[in-house]
Amino acid sequence: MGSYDDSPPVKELNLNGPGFPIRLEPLRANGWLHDMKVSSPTASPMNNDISGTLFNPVYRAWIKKYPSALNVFDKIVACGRGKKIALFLDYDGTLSPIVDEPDNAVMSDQMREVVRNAAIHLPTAIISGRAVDKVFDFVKLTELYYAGSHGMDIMGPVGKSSSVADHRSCTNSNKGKEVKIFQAATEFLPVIEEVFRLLVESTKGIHGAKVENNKFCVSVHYRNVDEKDWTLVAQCTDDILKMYPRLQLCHGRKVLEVRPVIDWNKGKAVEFLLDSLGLAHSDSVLPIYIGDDRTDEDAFKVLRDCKQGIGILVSSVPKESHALYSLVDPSEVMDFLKRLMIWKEQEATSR
Ligand SMILES: O=P(O)(O)OC[C@H]1O[C@H](O[C@H]2O[C@H](CO)[C@@H](O)[C@H](O)[C@H]2O)[C@H](O)[C@@H](O)[C@@H]1O
Repeated sequence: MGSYDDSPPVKELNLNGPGFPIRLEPLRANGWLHDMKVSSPTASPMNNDISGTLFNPVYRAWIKKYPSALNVFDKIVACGRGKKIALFLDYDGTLSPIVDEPDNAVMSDQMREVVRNAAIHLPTAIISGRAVDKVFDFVKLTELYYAGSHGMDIMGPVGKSSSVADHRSCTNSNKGKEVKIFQAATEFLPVIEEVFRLLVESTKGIHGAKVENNKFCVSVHYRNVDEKDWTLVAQCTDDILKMYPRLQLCHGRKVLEVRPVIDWNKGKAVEFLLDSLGLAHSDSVLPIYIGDDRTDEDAFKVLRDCKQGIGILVSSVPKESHALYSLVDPSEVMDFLKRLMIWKEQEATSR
C-alpha cells in the first residue's frame, strides 16, 4: 500500500470558515464534485520523490513560504526554550500514512513509542476527525488526551483529567483508563446516527463507497470509487443533507465529512484543552500543532491568530495554509518528534 498525496493544490483552497464548510446552495452536488476533483489529484509528481520537486518553481516558492520544520528545527526550539511545550497531533496522514481502507490506518509501533515518549514529558493530545474510541483503538496510549469527531468529543487520561472534568458534558470513565471531559454536540447524536444509516443505504449500490460513523460526524469515503461515480456519491450525500439543515459538509482527503453546524472545530478543541490545562494565554507555553487536513486549518489559525504557537502542515504538495512550517509525511513527523524530545531532554538537563 503506497502513500498518497491528494491534497488541494495551491490557489484552489478557500481558507474561509471553520473547516471550510460548504454552504447549502442549489445544485451544490455539482460544486462538490469540483471540490472532490480539486482535492484529489490522481497523481502527484512529488509522491515519494521529493528531490524532483526541488526543480519545480511552484514547489520551491511554496517551501520558502512554509519551510521544512526539520530544516528550521533550531529556530522552532528556540521559541520553546524555557517554555512548556504542548503537543497537538492529527491522526490520519500525520501519525499514520493514508491508506485505501480507513480501518487499516494503523500507526507503526515505532511511531507509537515516539508519541508515548512525547506524552510522558509534554501535555500531548491527538485531535482527529475519527470517533474518539476508534482513534484510541489505533493509538492505544493512555497517557494522552484525545479529541475525536473533529474536536467535538474530548477524552483525557484518568488522573490528569480532574482539573478539566468540571466542564459541561463530563461523562463517566471509558474502558477504565480514560475520562470523557467534553462533548460539544451531544444533542446531535440521534441525528448523526440516522444520517449514517441513510447514507449507508443510499450509497450501497456505489462500488467502493464507504460510510464511516464518527459518532458526532459521518465520513463518506470515495477513495475507492471510480471517478466516473463520484457524482453519484456527491448526489446521494446532497440528497440526504438537504433534509438536515443543521448539518453541513466539509471536504477531506477523498472524503465528504458531514458534521453539525455548530461553532466548534479542531481549533476550538485546542483552545479548550489549553484553557483546561491552565496553558492558555501564557508566554511560558508553546503549543505545536501538526496536521495534514483542511480541518486542521482551524487549529493552525487559532495558533497563528493568538501568536502563541506553531502550526506545522504535513504535505508533499504545495497548498495554502495557516500553518507556519511543513513536513512531507508521517515519517518526517516522527523524525521531528524524536528530535524535539532529544532537545527537550537536553534542555531539562542543562537547566
Ligand atoms: O482528522 P484526521 O485524524 O486526519 O481524520 C480525518 C479522516 O481520516 C480518515 O480518512 C482518511 O484516512 C483514511 C485512511 O488512511 C483514508 O482511507 C481516507 O481516504 C482519508 O480521508 C478517516 O477514515 C475519516 O473518518 C476521518 O474523518
